Amino acid sequence: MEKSQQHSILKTTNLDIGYSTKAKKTIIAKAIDIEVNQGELVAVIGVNGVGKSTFLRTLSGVQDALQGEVLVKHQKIKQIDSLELASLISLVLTEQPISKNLSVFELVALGRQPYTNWIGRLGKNDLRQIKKALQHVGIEDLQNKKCYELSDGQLQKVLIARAIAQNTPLVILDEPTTHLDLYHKAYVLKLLKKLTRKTNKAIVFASHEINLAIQLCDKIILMQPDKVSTGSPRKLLESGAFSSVFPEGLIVFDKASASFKIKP
Ligand SMILES: Nc1ncnc2c1ncn2[C@@H]1O[C@H](COP(=O)(O)OP(=O)(O)OP(=O)(O)O)[C@@H](O)[C@H]1O
Repeated sequence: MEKSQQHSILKTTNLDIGYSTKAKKTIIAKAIDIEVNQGELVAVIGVNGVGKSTFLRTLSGVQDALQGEVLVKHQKIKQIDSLELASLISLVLTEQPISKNLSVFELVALGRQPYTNWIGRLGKNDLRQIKKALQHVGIEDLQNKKCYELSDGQLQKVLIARAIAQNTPLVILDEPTTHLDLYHKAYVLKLLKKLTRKTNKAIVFASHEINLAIQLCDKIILMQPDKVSTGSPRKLLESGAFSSVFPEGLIVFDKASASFKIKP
């Protein structure tokens, strides 16, 4: 077995994503081939409406592919039952409805749902995993607070802790840094990076923080209306892929600093 095959957590082959009804099929992106390995931090970037959320929903099995395959640990996602899938992928979506009346501990404990018995009683191992998740994310001191008492940044950390408590090899997050200030955006993305290193999980997240993603990620999946490119930030930089992310005129990619700048 090749090295990359051994550690592959997520792979797509010739994947088309989009929406289909009886009347019509709308393809959002075509022929996507990506591979994510254990321990990698991967950003999905691209302009508004290009299809990042559609892609993440397809990767996590929430939405069916129009064509092609999503493979999780070499298994076709369509053939994995929902309970097993919940032990492979944890998903944090934007604007997810959550009960803010729950305490932080209770919300993080929901990550253990795939493993608890039918009355949802937490066993010793569940409690250990919850404690570990709170520690990893650095929010032990918040555990007795109600979620309505938290700032957006704190709530974001709690949702990440819930995903960690689910203890899956793959975590998928849709825009984990929305509503955060620059410091907290950097903090959350660095936290994700640290988690990949400490836990060897693969973390895939959609983001508009391109400059931060270039600095922090192992891999970037760059979605553009006519193609999806993937590779290390260095590889995409060298191929000039970033120069056509935005419409011409307002923002330019500065190769020297590897970041986007407003055109003078
Ligand atoms: N349920 C749906 N049915 C049909 N089309 C949809 C549906 N949801 C989204 N779309 C369309 O799919 C396209 C991609 O949307 P998506 O939300 O995946 O983009 P995005 O890159 O995540 O955008 P943003 O950065 O603004 O969050 C858009 O044209 C959108 O209008």
